[in-house]
Amino acid sequence: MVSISPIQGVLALSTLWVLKIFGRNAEILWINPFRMLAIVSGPFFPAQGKVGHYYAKFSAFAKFGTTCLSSVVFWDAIPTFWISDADAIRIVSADRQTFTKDVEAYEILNIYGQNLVGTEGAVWKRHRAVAKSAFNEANNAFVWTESMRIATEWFSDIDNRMYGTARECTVDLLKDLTQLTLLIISTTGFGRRVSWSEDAAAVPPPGHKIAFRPAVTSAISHLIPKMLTPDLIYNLSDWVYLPFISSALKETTESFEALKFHMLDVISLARARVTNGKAADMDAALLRNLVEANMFEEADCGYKRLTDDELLSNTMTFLLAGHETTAHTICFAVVLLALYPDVQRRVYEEVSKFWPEGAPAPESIAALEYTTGVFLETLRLFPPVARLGKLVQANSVIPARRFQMSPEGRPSDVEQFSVAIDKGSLVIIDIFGLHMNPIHWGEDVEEFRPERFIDTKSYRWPRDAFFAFAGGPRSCIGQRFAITEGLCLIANIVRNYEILVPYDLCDKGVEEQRKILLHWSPSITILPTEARALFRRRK
Ligand code: HEM
Repeated sequence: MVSISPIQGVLALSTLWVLKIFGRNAEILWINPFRMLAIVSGPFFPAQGKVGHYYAKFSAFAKFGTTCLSSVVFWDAIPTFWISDADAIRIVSADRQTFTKDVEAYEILNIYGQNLVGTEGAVWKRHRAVAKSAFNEANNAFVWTESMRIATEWFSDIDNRMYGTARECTVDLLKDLTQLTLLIISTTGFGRRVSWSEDAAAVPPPGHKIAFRPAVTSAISHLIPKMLTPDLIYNLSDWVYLPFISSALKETTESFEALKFHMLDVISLARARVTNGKAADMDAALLRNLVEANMFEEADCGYKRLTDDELLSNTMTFLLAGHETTAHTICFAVVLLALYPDVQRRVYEEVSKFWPEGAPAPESIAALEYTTGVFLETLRLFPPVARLGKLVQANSVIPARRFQMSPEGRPSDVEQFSVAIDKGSLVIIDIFGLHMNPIHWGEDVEEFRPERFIDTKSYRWPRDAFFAFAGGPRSCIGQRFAITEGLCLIANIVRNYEILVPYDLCDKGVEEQRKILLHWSPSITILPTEARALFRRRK
């Protein structure tokens, strides 16, 4: 339960006052903008026009004419700096000692134990070292072939849903793509090779009450309630019936238990293979690495060891991190292709040129330059992870830019300056702010323009201004995995279907269609709420 101490309130106000007299534009934030509570309240708080507003993109930076804004968290009186400057973000993400991950915000992921995402320092280094070698070129090729296989099975399901002579149907993208990406990570990461139809049938295997996919989706949907409910209430509900609450808590506990039993099955199969000397037969390199790090003695694997809890926790974390982000990105990408037919035509031309027929080889990915631009541009406009919090461990200085903004959104008089940041502060890497920063991306920053990710003789796209996969030592370990999977699915979809705006939205203007179909809300990652499209079979 949150209670606000008057002393901390006075501290916050005085911090704010100090920030103001030093000329920084400052506002009070009532809750830590990076902790879970902020995600829950994201759609409503901070309000529009305030620093930290979830949908603000670059507008607060534009309003104050600087790429570094400051605020103060009322509770704890933490000075908080919001940055949307590529140079500052590069420095903050590269210096792992000075700017450490705000791990308290990730506690929710530590349900079964510590893991790669929710740790810092030496513990994080150990987890990363265990997983790292699994994300290699051979694994990318495996992701490619499995994505091909599963997409083909999905297409035959879509074809069965089609009606009319035009052979078309509206696809609920979030539902289907979540199932698809979950199948891909569970096969390639954990060796659970099931077909689309087997998975869709959702029949629990012997010894289980809930099938694997419903167990995962149910656990994800209960993550936030689990985080918000204090242990005391859980314990109390074991003894006393609490109307409404007891049944919801029971459901939450059951979904996490169900997922745990599925992952324990996966682990025990892998352990048996390692024991029988058949580890090399396992094509799921990630699971093999995790299990070996758990089974081998320290003498055999050095410091790269995992406890039982850490092993279980990492399987759950990779399962989550490895499918939600990619599913949401592909949802946005497919909707954008429906909304921008010219872009879709160029993707189709590129894909048809490089894959005239048959199943393309994983190396084809390099040839899909424009399709890659579509995927990255989607991530620029809809970064699944919108902000990252770093705690400042030593007094430091970061660069920022001042500028004038014209009413048309054109920055001018750009001038660099330095911002002193004290130990104990919080730095928020504002990924939306960075991706919408016209100093880095140009005036047409709001436009969907995949070619901005294609280098030419006179243009090199600004790598440091793209942070969808984070950067530095803590960048996304699954970046190549996600790009391989995303390109494979987008290219395959466009090759087989024409993607259109659903019929019920055809009488609306383009702006209205975009507003509806691209709507999202803050959740564990940015969640597309209305993503659907009409798929029409190509002749
Ligand atoms: C479009 C897809 C994806 C996006 C946009 C994305 C984005 C990110 C971002 C921004 C981070 C940094 C998070 C932080 O520091 O709190 C991250 C970390 C991570 N991602 Fe991804 N990710 C994607 C796909 C994947 C996939 C497919 C996997 C695994 C198969 C994965 C596994 C991880 C893991 C384990 C970390 C933690 C790495 C560490 O702290 O060392 N991600 N991802």
